[in-house]
Amino acid sequence: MESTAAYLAAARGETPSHTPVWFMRQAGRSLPEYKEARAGTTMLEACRNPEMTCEITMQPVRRYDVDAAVFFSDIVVPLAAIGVGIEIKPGTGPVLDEPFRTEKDLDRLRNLDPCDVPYITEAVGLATAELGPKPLIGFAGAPFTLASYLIEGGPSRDYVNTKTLMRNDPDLWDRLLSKLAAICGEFLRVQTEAGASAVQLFDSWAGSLSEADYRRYALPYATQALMTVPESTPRTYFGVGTSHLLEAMTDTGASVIGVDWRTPLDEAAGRTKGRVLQGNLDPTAVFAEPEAMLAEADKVLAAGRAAPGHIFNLGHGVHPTTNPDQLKRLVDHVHETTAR
Ligand SMILES: Cc1c2[nH]c(c1CCC(=O)O)Cc1[nH]c(c(CCC(=O)O)c1C)Cc1[nH]c(c(CCC(=O)O)c1C)Cc1[nH]c(c(C)c1CCC(=O)O)C2
Repeated sequence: MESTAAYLAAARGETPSHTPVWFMRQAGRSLPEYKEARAGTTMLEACRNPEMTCEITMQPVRRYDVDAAVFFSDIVVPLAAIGVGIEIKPGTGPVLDEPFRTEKDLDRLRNLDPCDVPYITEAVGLATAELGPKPLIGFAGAPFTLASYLIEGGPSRDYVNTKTLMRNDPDLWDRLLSKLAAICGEFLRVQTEAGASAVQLFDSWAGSLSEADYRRYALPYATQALMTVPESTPRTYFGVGTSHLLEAMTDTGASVIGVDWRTPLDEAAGRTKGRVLQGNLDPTAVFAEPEAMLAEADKVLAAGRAAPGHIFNLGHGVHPTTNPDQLKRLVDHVHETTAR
């Protein structure tokens, strides 16, 4: 299958048969078949059910013919698996029973063992068998982004508690983030061992840090997590609002840098030391008329040519009210206009 090689070829900086395309948060959210599959099941229950996980992972591949599947799970699944009291509230996101704030809270984290997540190994196996040669992207939340949920106790606007802890007690911060890096690295490793052919590390909220703070408080731990995965496996590193961090993010050793919609890819290419780029259509562009949306996509494709490789994606996750027909149009358009 031609489209199969495309994602991995592009991620490795080789010449793909066409520009590969997939969407962050393509599994779940806007698809009616997802809502049907999930009915009556909580998010964490769905993540622990291998058959359901495999089905939801496959749904966008069937509907859109994207060049890669992304594993259906959540960034907090490994934390729940080691006993952190956490729930995923619909429309809100992860919420903790009790936020992390003190030294004593370190005891609530232990290393992740593959035995803690047998359902992940099983679901990855099921999905890769069904996908055949089409790649499966495994993922994890990066230590800073995970820490922000643990310390705030849920989603946050300004990360006041997180940033206060990191400045008041750098030693506790280092111990907490080191533990998270090990957990997140192991979560990635479990997925690649089970058959995922690439990984993406989501540092969604790292953009809230200045470059100096990012380099000190987030980068070392993201690097540690990414280094758990062998260099032969494409490793994408993504964050939102990270225009000012692109150079620093490259220092993690990631092979692909995910760029949000605020920074044109040709500009990003000049700041990412020859890395392959992923992105970056504004997720709201899919709400425009097809012609206007495709014109925006063409701008992304043109700017992407400045990078050594380009994987087409949105600049952040699929919005929950997205019309799936628009995503299908985008995939077809990218495939048709970039075929070599
Ligand atoms: C920050 C973050 C989270 N989770 C994730 C991130 C990083 C990506 C990003 O920046 O958007 C990553 C994630 N979450 C989910 C995936 C699955 C694969 C995919 O389709 O990309 C991935 C890659 C499923 C999910 N994760 C979640 C859902 C929705 C739950 C539901 O349908 O009930 C899905 C399909 C819940 C969740 N979990 C989280 C949030 C913010 C939410 C959304 C809350 C909501 O809008 O309902 C934490």
